[in-house]
Amino acid sequence: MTEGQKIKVGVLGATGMVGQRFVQLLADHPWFELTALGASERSAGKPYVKAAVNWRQTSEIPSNIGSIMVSPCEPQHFDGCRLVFSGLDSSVAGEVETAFCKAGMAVFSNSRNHRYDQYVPLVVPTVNDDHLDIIPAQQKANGLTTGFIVTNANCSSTGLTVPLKVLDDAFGLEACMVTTMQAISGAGFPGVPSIDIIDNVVPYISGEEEKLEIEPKKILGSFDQNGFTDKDFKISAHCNRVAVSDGHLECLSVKLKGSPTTEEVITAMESYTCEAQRMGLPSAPKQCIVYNEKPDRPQPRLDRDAGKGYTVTVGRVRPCSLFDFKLTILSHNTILGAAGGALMNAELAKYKGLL
Ligand SMILES: NC(=O)C1=CN([C@@H]2O[C@H](COP(=O)(O)OP(=O)(O)OC[C@H]3O[C@@H](n4cnc5c(N)ncnc54)[C@H](OP(=O)(O)O)[C@@H]3O)[C@@H](O)[C@H]2O)C=CC1
Ligand SMILES: N[C@@H](CC(=O)OP(=O)(O)O)C(=O)O
Repeated sequence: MTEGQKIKVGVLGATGMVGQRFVQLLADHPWFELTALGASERSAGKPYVKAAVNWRQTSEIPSNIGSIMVSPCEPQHFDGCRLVFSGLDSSVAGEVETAFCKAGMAVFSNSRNHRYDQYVPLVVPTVNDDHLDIIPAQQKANGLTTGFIVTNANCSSTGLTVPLKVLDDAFGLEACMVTTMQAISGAGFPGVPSIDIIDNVVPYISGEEEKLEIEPKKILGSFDQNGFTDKDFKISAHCNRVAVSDGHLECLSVKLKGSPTTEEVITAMESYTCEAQRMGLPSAPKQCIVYNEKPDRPQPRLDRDAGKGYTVTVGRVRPCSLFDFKLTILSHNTILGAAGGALMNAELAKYKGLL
């Protein structure tokens, strides 16, 4: 696809932690051309390089993006965009995303606001791309022909559902107990005060445990033309904030319907593939899951960039004396768990002819 043929896209909430990741990932994308940026009135009217004062990525602001003027998040400022990615604060995301959808644009959102809407798919791109097939029913219900909304999951739910999908497909999932250790980038900027997080662990993230106990059931569930039906299994979550910059670590105990050996569980993880890989989409990782057999892995600093942030690292699969197996997983919260997940969802939508 040449520059002139690329699909024009915008980013809402472009100055935030997730928005910055969008900018970074879209700067040189083979299918999408970033042409419009939106944020609050604090940022609107400034070139991105001046508005993104809290740029916290390890690479510089891409030179082709820095001069784009930031606009208010209103559809008329995104003329020519076929789709927008949203990293908006949830206090405004719901209404703003609806307005862009009604204006005929496809919206790929990170925010929680529309995740549980009847016809809105909650998609982890390496798990349930088939849920995008509900989009025609969503458009019909809303009387729209081009506009639609796709959400991606909470960052901890995202990492969690990749191995849960493997376990459910191969052995049948009955129950999961999960304890998370979540990076500070998940709290946005400036996020958790340094005096709270240095030399400390905070055993509470508002609303997080509820999301982890709801979202995987929709993601692993089924759908028809009337909406989604949750997967029936039990899940219980403890969520903690830890002094890590990026990468959510999660310790799981799982109860299965079948009785596999440890080796069979590991083999199922290593051999799992998804549609995005089979279709060779630009952001698809070589492996959805990497199994690290070292006894002290995965670790956030060493494993978060696996597959450029799109691969989940699994380790420490072993028997559990309460449930069947214990394991530890690590995923990148602002790549697979946020901006990268939404980007791969848009690639899937394009591949499926929805854009
Ligand atoms: N961080 C993560 O790992 C994940 C985050 N999410 C979700 O993604 C969303 C963004 O998160 P994050 O980037 O961390 O948040 P930030 O607080 O870092 O960024 C929020 C963005 O929203 C914009 N904004 C705030 N108020 C308004 C307004 N009234 N009108 C227009 N724009 C506004 C801000 O613009 P300005 O700079 O001008 O104020 C900024 O661009 C949230 O809904 C979050 O829950 C989802 C999964 C993971
Ligand atoms: N609360 C998540 C990030 C987030 O914003 O989640 P959600 O998109 O579900 O609101 C974290 O801490 O690390």
